[in-house]
Amino acid sequence: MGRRTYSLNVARGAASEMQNNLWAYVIPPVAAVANLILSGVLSLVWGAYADADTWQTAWRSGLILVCAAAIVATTWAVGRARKIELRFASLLMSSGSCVGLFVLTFRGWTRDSVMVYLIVMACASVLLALTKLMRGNGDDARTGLFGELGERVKELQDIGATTRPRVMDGRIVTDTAMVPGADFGALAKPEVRTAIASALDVPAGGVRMVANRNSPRTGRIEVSPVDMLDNPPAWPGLSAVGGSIADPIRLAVYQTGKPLPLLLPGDPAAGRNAVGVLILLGQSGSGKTEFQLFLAAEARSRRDAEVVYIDARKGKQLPAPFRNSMHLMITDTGEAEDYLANLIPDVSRRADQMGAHGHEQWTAGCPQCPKFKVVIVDEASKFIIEAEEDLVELAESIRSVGIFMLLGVQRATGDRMPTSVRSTTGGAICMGVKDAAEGARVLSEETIASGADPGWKNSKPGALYAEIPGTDPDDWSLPARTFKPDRDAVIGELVAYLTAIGEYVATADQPDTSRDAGEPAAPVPAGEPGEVADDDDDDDPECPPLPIDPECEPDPDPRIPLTVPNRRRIDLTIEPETDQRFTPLQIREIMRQAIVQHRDAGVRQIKPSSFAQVVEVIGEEGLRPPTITKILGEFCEPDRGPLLRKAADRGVYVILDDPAPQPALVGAAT
Ligand SMILES: Nc1ncnc2c1ncn2[C@@H]1O[C@H](COP(=O)(O)OP(=O)(O)OP(=O)(O)O)[C@@H](O)[C@H]1O
Repeated sequence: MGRRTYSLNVARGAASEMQNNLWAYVIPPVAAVANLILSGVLSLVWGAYADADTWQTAWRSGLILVCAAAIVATTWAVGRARKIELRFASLLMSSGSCVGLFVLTFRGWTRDSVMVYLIVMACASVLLALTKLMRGNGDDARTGLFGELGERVKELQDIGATTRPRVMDGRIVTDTAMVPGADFGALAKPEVRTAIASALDVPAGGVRMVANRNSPRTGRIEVSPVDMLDNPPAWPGLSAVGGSIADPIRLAVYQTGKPLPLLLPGDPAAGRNAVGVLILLGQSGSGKTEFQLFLAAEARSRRDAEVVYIDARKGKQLPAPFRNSMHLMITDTGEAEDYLANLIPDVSRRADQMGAHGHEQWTAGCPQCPKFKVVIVDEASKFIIEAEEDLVELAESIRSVGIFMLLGVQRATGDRMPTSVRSTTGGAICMGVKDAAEGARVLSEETIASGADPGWKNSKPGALYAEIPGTDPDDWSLPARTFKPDRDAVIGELVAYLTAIGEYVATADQPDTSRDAGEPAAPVPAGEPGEVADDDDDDDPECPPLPIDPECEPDPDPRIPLTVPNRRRIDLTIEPETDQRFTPLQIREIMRQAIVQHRDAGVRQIKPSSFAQVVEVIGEEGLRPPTITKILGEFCEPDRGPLLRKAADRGVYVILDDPAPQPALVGAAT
């Protein structure tokens, strides 16, 4: 069938060729005969029958040789625009004519020599005609690699060679070399990519020009026939529940269907830097919140990460189980500012802690390194402007101490994103913005030149370009899209995991939704609600269980309401204020003071019930029993300059004698 179609096409093309270019087939044989006649005339006047002396023969043959050489060279040169077969056939024809002219002129006509000449020229004429006819489309102009498209699009004419296309990750990839002197970058123009997309009938964003970084002449043309951006895949579940934060986080898929990995810590062995500060740019409705929520849930599901979510604008609108799952959820601007300011001393403390055991950067699996800290700041423009210097300092220093900070912004104009901040960030993700120029404020020049155009505005929420360590720079101009939003499933899976490990506490205003995910909630280990179950507690050689103080019995059931102990009250010098609301930071500071005062008063062990007076000051709404337990747990953490240590009995804490200087106070939301 294919062969038949081919021969029909050839016949149709040949007929059209003959109708349009009849002279092209008549001229070669006529010229061959004219050449024969010319050789006869020359042989009589100049050549074999002219009775010329040696000198005359020499200059005449020299002259004819020069003319012949000029004819052959001209034929080759003018054939440059023709297909190579036609060029060779014309060269054969003109060379045959010149040799025949020379031989017949100076050797004279014999029957054999004339016959040989006529046969050679007849063959050459037939070859020439066949070469033209076999082209089959009646057109002998040089069409180039891209055919008619190449004639319309100037830049395509400079393509010298392309390899056979191959399929890679759902893309069709062709290595391309320009003719010497031409620039591959010229192909990256939108009009060239659109012309190719139109010729191939694929989405306009599906054509990319990936320049070779080592040569301006070569690169890759990539065509994605199916645009995955139109149909983002369903969320496949948390990528590594209970794994390490060093495992890749799967948040999005490239247009080609390939997953886009997000690797937050660095890996010196792989030569990869930690991200440090990442800018997330996208206008309202571009899908930033969903991205941040997915990222926070992913990070929180890793055993060695501590997640802080700051959203002073609409954080309170986020689902309660999500807020309750975070290690620290900040929804108040002042508190967010305090937290960010406190992060700077936290950096040097973490550096000291890592340096003490010889680690130059945060190392996954190291029991002595603090947890990897993930800080997500939505609507960060305000903090960027007001705390520019702090942020620059953080961006320069947090990378190696195991802190990752995501700054979500809607605009990246100079007044909202100073160059000082932009130039210190470790990566950028650009979601839908007004146009490519806006995207160019966070994406690199090469990415934009290769065809990245994030001008989706909010028409394709979740679509993004990502320039992050650990991804192939050639993929930076490849669009990706986050999974279809499914908050219930994401939060449900996270809550189920946290419940299973005893780190999720459903409070009255934040009901336990772990069952919403369709899975039965795992049993919460017995103990204080909200207390992090730490199976290693009793095995830690540096923290052996302490003898039980018979005078200090643990609460029989820690969930029963707090009772005021029958002992002398410690004056906290804080007057109860009826309607004052305390921020989590203030609450922690008050509790710290209370512990210090207990210690000064000679008290060695405390329990949640020891804070009854603090509860009176703050109010039961602000300081429920699970919150007290959580805060006491924070004061025990070794990376926070511990103030307390858990005693062998649950719910009992030993006050340490000589606590380290007070670190940045971070912890759970109230
Ligand atoms: N990958 C995606 N596919 C389809 N819809 C998405 C995707 N990501 C987000 N959306 C939807 O887009 C809408 C806007 O998302 P989102 O609220 O995250 O945007 P935003 O950039 O945070 O906007 P704003 O700054 O106004 O809050 C939501 O309805 C969300 O469900």
